[in-house]
Amino acid sequence: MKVTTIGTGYVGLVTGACLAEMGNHVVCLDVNAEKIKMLNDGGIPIHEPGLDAVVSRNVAAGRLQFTTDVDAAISHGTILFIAVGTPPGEDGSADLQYVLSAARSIGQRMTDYKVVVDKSTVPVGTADRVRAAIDAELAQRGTPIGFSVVSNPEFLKEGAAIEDFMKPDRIIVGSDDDQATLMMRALYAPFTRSHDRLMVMDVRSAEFTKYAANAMLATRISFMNELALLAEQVGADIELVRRGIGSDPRIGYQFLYAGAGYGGSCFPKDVKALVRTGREHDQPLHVLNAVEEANERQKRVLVDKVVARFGEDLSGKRFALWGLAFKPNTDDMREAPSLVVIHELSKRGAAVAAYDPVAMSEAAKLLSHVPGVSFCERADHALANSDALIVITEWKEFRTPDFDRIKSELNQAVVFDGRNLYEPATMKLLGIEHHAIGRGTTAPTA
Ligand SMILES: NC(=O)C1=CN([C@@H]2O[C@H](COP(=O)(O)OP(=O)(O)OC[C@H]3O[C@@H](n4cnc5c(N)ncnc54)[C@H](O)[C@@H]3O)[C@@H](O)[C@H]2O)C=CC1
Ligand SMILES: O=C(O)[C@H]1O[C@H](OP(=O)(O)OP(=O)(O)OC[C@H]2O[C@@H](n3ccc(=O)[nH]c3=O)[C@H](O)[C@@H]2O)[C@H](O)[C@@H](O)[C@@H]1O
Repeated sequence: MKVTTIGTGYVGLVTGACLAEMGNHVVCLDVNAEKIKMLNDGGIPIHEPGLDAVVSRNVAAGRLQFTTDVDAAISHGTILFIAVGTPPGEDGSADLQYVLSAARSIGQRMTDYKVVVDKSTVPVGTADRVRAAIDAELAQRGTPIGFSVVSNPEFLKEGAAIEDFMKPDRIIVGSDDDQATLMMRALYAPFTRSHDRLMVMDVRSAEFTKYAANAMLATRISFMNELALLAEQVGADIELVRRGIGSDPRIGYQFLYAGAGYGGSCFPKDVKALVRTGREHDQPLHVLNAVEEANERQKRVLVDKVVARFGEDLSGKRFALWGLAFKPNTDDMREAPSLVVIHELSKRGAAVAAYDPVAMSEAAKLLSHVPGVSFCERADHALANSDALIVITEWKEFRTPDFDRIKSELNQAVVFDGRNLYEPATMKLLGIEHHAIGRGTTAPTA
């Protein structure tokens, strides 16, 4: 099939590359000429495991192209995916300007039947607005051409995007139109061969499903983060509690990790947008409001622990900080908890020596002006002359570090473990003071 993605970011690029991998002919369009040039020169603008190989294979096979040429891109695809950003507006609602501008572009140029697919995460009712925007352009041109608008929200996770797209738990298609539904079924058939994972529903339910999924996952995390705070007060260990409740299949183990708060381009913005939708319909979402509030507090928990240990005035202190990206296996810094921690430490006069395996150049764009912040080329280089180590992102290389080195290089053997990577009992034996999340503080054996 002939497919175009409008927007070549995380979602557009992964969608385009994976659809090309199944034999489709895909054109990825973006307004960002730098990004398209980089892709045409063989580069990949984001860090995403496995993406490089899929892109280069399909470019070489002539099935995947990148362009800024809007006319050519829109004329190419019978199926047009809108995969542009939907950032939060000032009031928390999803900003639809990029989605609607893509819709207008389609209406201004299409000359034959198109299936327009909303892949971006958009509030309920957006498909109607996309349809109206295209209709208005067609009316202005005086050219009646048939088209369908379908909602097909994306559920991939950054860092595992290719795997998630290739082996989806489910594919949601919101469609009120049989022809479009058949085309979407055919497009996704190679991804759902083992058993049918494609669910067709009405457009509004599909749009709502995306927000409901992210809101539920964010709720689990904030719930565990709040319980972690209480666990410390009552002397319980949140990791044991997690295993204890996760074993119940009604609860399950996933997304129950207490930590330094959730970040990324989606949970924070999608929770805000759903809260906003509730408000607009005079149907306040009390639980979700609390989820967001708890997360804002959680992003500061590591700072609270540092202040409790070293005092409010941190001038003259230096901290080694491991992990800048909002999660491992990505260089995405959007809403990363590390940003809050670094700003708060800097505000109190501390120096921060930061390291991340892949996100440092992205982080430098946001942090190089912050007083006291420096970046280190290796994790162990951050340790020397630091007063403590703060771990914020659970990259694999931080899981089994050289603890002797940590002890000998730090001024004091103190670790703030924002992702519960280390066992308190082991740290005690190693002689390292360990501040975990929901597991209390372990002082070294005397
Ligand atoms: N990043 C993720 O893991 C996921 C994101 N989503 C949703 O997918 C949507 C896209 O997110 P990302 O891919 O992360 O965004 P992104 O910011 O990485 O990419 C969006 C791209 O769209 C381009 N763009 C904007 N207006 C355009 C236009 N009129 N024509 C052509 N290109 C245009 C931008 O230049 C940018 O390259 C958002 O609604 C997001 O919530 C959904 C699931 C996962
Ligand atoms: O709509 C989206 O963009 C995507 O948002 C999330 O994916 P993503 O943001 O890439 O990453 P997650 O793995 O969900 O992690 C989000 C944040 O939650 C945190 N987290 C995750 C799990 C957990 O148990 N505890 C926890 O604190 C992570 O550290 C990270 O900061 C969803 O998992 C995807 O299904 C969805 O498609």
